[in-house]
Amino acid sequence: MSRKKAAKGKGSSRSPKASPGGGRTAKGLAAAAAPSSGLVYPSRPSISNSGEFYDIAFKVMLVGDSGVGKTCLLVRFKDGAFLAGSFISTVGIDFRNKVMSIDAVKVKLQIWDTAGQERFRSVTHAYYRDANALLLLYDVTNKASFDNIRERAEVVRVWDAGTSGLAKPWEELEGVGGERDVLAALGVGSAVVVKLEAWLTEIHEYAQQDVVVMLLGNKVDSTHDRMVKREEGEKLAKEFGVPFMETSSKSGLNVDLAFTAVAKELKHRTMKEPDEPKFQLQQYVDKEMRTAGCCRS
Ligand SMILES: Nc1nc2c(ncn2[C@@H]2O[C@H](COP(=O)(O)OP(=O)(O)OP(=O)(O)O)[C@@H](O)[C@H]2O)c(=O)[nH]1
Repeated sequence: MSRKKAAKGKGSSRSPKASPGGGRTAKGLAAAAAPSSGLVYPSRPSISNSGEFYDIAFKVMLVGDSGVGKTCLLVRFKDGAFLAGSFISTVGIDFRNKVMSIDAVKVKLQIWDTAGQERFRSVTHAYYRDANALLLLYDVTNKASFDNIRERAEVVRVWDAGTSGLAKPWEELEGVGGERDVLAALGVGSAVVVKLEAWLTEIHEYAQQDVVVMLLGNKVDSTHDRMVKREEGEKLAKEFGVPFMETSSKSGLNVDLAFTAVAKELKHRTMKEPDEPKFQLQQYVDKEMRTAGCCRS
């Protein structure tokens, strides 16, 4: 990732993003087999690629619109750095590992960074079923990225279809991954209206029923550009019964906490003693944020 990211300043602002797992292309990724199993339970400590021992491992996926900050969140968590400069969009999907110590247990998180662009949705669908947790991001400075989270929300785009139906084949329509991703297409006068799936719809459709989902409102450092209030994020999360917090990959606010909370939830689910109370993720997050004042990094 670092090599391509370093080229960000020089390159085009919308060129494909580097792949931390080895610079694979979208084509290669689309052809690659989806992960075979979400959970790894070694009977004794295993060793990760980076040489670190771990006891249990989980798969976590970062999802949300293009540009909400998924890659930056992962880089902040993994390397403690912020990828400033022009925006390079992720191509396909890739992952990075991090081993954390949770209540004296070594937990490996394999974190999958997905592409937010519509044209890669069909690539990422195959990975949902093996995810143990999903961090669903929106950008607090981008209202559309928040609206696209919601079930039954519709992204509607209109193109001039000319006089003879579609102006271009589906695959060439900007931002659309082909006919498979299109829920409805209606000819309306000289225009075509396309409705795409919202993120929560995708999650319900492709992920396991017991997947841990956490909603994150990212870029809270951009206070002047904020378009989505904290209360709106909280309300949406409550409505769908998922935990919520606001983060900043730029300042680091709550980034470690988000991954730690998810790791704790997954570890508790896997290793809970029969008489041990259920781990309350939202309560844990709220308590940690209160303890740290407003600004935990
Ligand atoms: N101010 C601010 N900018 C951020 C933050 N996180 C990411 N950005 C910027 O937002 C842009 C997009 O960030 P990415 O992490 O590449 O977005 P992404 O969600 O991975 O995008 P796709 O790969 O297209 O899905 C970049 O220019 C980042 O520098 C943040 O917390 N605060």
